[in-house]
Amino acid sequence: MAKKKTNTKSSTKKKIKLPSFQLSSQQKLVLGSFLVIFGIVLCIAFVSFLFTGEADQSTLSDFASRDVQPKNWLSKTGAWLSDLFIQRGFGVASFIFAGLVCLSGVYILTDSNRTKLRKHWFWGILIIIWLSVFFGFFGTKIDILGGTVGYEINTYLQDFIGKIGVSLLLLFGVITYMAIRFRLTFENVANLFHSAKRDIKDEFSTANNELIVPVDNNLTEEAEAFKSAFDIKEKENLQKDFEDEIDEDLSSGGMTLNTNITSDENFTSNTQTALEVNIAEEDTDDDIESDLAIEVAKFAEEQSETDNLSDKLVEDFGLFDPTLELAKYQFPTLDLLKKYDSEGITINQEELEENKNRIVDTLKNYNIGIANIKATIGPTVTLYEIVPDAGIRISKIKNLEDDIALSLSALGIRIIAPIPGKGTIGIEVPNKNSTIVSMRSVIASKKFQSSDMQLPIALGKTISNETFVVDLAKMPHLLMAGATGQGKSVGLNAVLTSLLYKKHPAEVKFVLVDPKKVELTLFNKIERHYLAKLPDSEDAIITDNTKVINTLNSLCIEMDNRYELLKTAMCRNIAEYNAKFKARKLNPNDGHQFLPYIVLVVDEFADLIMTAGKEVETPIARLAQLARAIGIHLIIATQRPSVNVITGIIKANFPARIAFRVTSKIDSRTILDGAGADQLIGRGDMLYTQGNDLIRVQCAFVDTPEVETITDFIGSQKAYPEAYMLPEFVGEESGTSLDIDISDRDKLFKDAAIVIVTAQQGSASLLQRKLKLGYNRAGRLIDQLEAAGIVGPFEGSKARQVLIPDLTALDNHLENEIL
Ligand SMILES: Nc1ncnc2c1ncn2[C@@H]1O[C@H](COP(=O)(O)OP(=O)(O)OP(=O)(O)O)[C@@H](O)[C@H]1O
Repeated sequence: MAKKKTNTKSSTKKKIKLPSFQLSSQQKLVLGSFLVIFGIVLCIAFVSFLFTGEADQSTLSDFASRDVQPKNWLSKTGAWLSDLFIQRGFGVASFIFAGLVCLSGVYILTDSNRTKLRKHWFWGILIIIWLSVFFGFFGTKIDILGGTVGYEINTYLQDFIGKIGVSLLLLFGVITYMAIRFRLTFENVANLFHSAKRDIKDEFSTANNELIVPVDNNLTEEAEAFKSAFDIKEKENLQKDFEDEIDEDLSSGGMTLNTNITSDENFTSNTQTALEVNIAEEDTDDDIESDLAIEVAKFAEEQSETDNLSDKLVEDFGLFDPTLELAKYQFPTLDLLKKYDSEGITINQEELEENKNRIVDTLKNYNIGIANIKATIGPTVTLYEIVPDAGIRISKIKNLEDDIALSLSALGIRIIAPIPGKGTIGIEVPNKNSTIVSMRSVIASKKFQSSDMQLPIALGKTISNETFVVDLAKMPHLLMAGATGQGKSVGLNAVLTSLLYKKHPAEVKFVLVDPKKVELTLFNKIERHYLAKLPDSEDAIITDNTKVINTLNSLCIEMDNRYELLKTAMCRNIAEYNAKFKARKLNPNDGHQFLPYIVLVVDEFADLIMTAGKEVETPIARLAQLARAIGIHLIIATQRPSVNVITGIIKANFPARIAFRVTSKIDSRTILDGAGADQLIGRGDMLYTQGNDLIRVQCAFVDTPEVETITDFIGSQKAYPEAYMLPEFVGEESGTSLDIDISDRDKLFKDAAIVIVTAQQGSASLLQRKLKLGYNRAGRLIDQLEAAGIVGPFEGSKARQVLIPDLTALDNHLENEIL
């Protein structure tokens, strides 16, 4: 069934398939050498044509006749081919064609990158055409320089844009080519001119120096002493002049150019030596300047070396596409989601009037006058915003919550006094006929579809009927709580569905913990697309509490590994890291890889805390504190919002919270740090907070059959070979199968035994240090030592007891074991 569905989907979105040629090594050798030889043949024929072409013209018509012998070095075929390419084709530019054929052969032989070859062909053909037109521009008849194509294009173009137009067009062609191929910019050209100018200047000054040097060399010692004394004096004078000038200028309040010039002139006309020295000094300055310029240029080049490499890689292969492995993956379509009859808000004018009158009357009974009242109708609740008369205390209205509820004879009345940022008081009154907010409507909304959030979640609709979309990556973890039957599971499904509609399997992975064993089982079908699991574990959805501890610890290892990667890549968060990886700036050989977001969903968190306590709380708190930057996000749901479940540590690390209806104000306080959740009406009515305001949202409804169709749709498509593997974690207490086979023992078993017995301390970390092992291997060794009766069982935080007192006893023990 599922398969049929996919087929219908894929038939609607048929893509044009490009044939992909996969050649065997032999085929490559044959084809490659054929192309190389054919290229050489063309080249020989073309060269020969330059000398024999004219003479061979007459023989071309008698191709079949054996009496006629052309002069071309490759006889008839050579004459025909070169006539076809040069005379009737593109003129001498056809040599490039021969080169391209040859090059193709080399590429196939060496199995080099085809993208590059395609690029050579593309540019090669453009150059052939350009050259042919260029040569044709100068010819008055068809000749071998431009060939027929060059001549014809020229005459055609000249009829429309004239000779000047064609020459400008050719010039434009060159500029475009240079700009695209060699990344020529206006600045490059300007720099080129500048450096040329500097070169000329340098040459000029070197020539001057050469003139000066002999004079300097011929100076007698006396003259030299005189010269340097003079120089110093001149310099001092110059310095003094300059300082005087500055003083003068400062005192006169402005610098006069004339004075400057005069002093310069005076200085110049003083002596010839001064001039020489000056020139020499200038030269040195120039040298320094040019040296500096060169250094700066070098520095810039060095800096951009990796960039250049990655740019080149991107140019050759394009940006890295993480979705490539499942390139044909199709996102679930909207029609998999149901439309509901009771969708769409219908305004009941009577109900509105009635409620309004009751609110006004009740408040009047308590002497509260209303200046203004306005209603906003939401899917399940209507918000009446009132502006009380001046001088009324807000707390007075707030205290009337129960009285208003009584007079309206309605549950779930909530008073927001005042509405933040509005200056009004809000009274939320549930609608008599609530409407369902379908998942379909929120997924289809423009807000969700066009959102560029990292992990967008369409939670439902607000009271003003706006689709409420939040970014899980920004939250960065979510706590969901509410009494049983109030819509938590639906809420979790809405979150997961949103991500399935927006994120490719390569971009996000879920770790699902479901102690109830029934809520999330449907997601088993998408295990190889979207789920992450521990190596060796059978089910991707974790239902066993002990496995949860391992998974959480494994996620902590994944977090540490990711931080390490981010550190080496010098990125601050996963988005930057992935962007860098996509731009091919990170080398996969250094362990870098595209990192998918990981969303850990824990349903029934209370159950976990009750059974595993600190062992769960600690890794959860660690993840919650640190994992945001590396793309691990937590969603925990609980139906028991008591303080021993939602502890201080958990609360501190989960600023984003969703409260469904709870039974008591205390529970509401535990979740939201305030009342409100106890006044909700249930069935997906919820309050959302991200640390500040409370937003009332009607959760989108997605039914189990809908989730099933979506998971069927995804599950029937091509998947990865296995689920995303989390790092292995071996807990101290786990895997102690005491019947470990002697032959299966680690090579370092004996060494480990010696270390443990010598130190009389049975801990894995000791082995890690002494034998330089990873945690997992050390853990396995400890298990084997336990199985061999060398260390005792796991004793919580204490090190295991060592059962063998010394090395001699150990030897005896091991010998007996073999016997
Ligand atoms: N957003 C919603 N819109 C309309 N109805 C809803 C919505 N959410 C939940 N409901 C109704 O409430 C019922 C219970 O919801 P759900 O199973 O999600 O509750 P729960 O809090 O997960 O309960 P439990 O803790 O027992 O699993 C649903 O079967 C559905 O009829």
